[in-house]
Amino acid sequence: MLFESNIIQFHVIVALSMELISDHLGITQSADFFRADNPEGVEARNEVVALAFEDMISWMQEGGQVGIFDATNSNKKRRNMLMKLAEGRCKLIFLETICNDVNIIERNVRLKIQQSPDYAEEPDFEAGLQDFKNRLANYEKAIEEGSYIKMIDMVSGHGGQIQVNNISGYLPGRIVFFLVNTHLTPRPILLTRHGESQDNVRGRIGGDTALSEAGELYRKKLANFVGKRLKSERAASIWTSTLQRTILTASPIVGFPKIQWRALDEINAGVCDGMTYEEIKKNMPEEYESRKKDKLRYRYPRGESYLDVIQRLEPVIIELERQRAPVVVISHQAVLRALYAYFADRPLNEIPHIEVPLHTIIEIQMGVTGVQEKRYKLMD
Ligand SMILES: O=P(O)(O)OC[C@H]1O[C@@](CO)(OP(=O)(O)O)[C@@H](O)[C@@H]1O
Repeated sequence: MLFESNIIQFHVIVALSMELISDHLGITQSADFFRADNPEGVEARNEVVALAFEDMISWMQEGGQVGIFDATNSNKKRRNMLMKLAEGRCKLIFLETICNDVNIIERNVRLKIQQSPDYAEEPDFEAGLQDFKNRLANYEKAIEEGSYIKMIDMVSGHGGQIQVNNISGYLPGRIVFFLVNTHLTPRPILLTRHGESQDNVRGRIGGDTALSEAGELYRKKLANFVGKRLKSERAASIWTSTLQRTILTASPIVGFPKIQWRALDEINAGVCDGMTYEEIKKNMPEEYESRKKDKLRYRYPRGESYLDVIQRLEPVIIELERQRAPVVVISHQAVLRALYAYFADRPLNEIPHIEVPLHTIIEIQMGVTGVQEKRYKLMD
């Protein structure tokens, strides 16, 4: 996953999902459907591939920059077909993940049967398991030409290998950098704002005040929650901004290292820092209106915009992706909106309006089958 931002846009198209195929072609699938020697299956799959590819291209024509065409694409014919479809329209990089660890494959296949919509209708777990294993056996060895990135045994967390062929340019380079740092080890990320601050009580934005009475109570409840939730975790860490309201909120949490990030500081409100929204409306009506019109792009005079915040969060996101142990991030409203949007895959325009209330923990569970979310409201 990457941010859908002004620099990089990201789009996921699940080309060979059972749902999409069934919707378009009205066929029920099994492992046979995926066999290379089943002409009906091959034809139906190619039809869906072309449809999904065209969908991605039309999105790119509207300004999208990076699309993920998610399918196995593991044989010569399919790759040639994709290269033809892409010719003169977009640059193709084949990304292949190879896993030789039978235990990981077994674990992931079991999770897939439990959680994937492909098997939602399959009442017999063992039958689903066999079907998926047959499906895997039908994937052929991919060709080695053109631009490709191969990630070999990188999921297990014990080294692995990355092979890069014919990759050049800024964006492809960033993609390699991102992939080197990412993995699928299941772990939670807990996001929370600091406890209520004295400025929150007065309705003043920015600043660096200590906690209110309610904020003091929240930090105790949070420490209690984290202590219980991460009881069996040895390597978790607590990340805060450099502002005292987050550092104070983290202080009662014991047993885990604490790391301060300037990149987690709240949006810089520039000349408006310390003012209430009412004061801005009254004294700087033009600024107030411009922000209201386009909160995402509006930049406070001598301060930041949401787009600026999103940009400065890139190293935090890469580090979060890299971690194998749980992380508790204690930060601020604007920053958490952006972080949450990244994990929850929310569109750019929605970011400044996402609800991130005080005294609430958002738990993001990272794992093999994507991201799951839970919210815990510890206080009103
Ligand atoms: O973008 P908006 O909705 O103004 O929200 C950001 C604001 O939230 C506040 C609170 O009003 O953040 P926080 O208390 O989480 O540090 C302000 O400091 C900050 O300017």
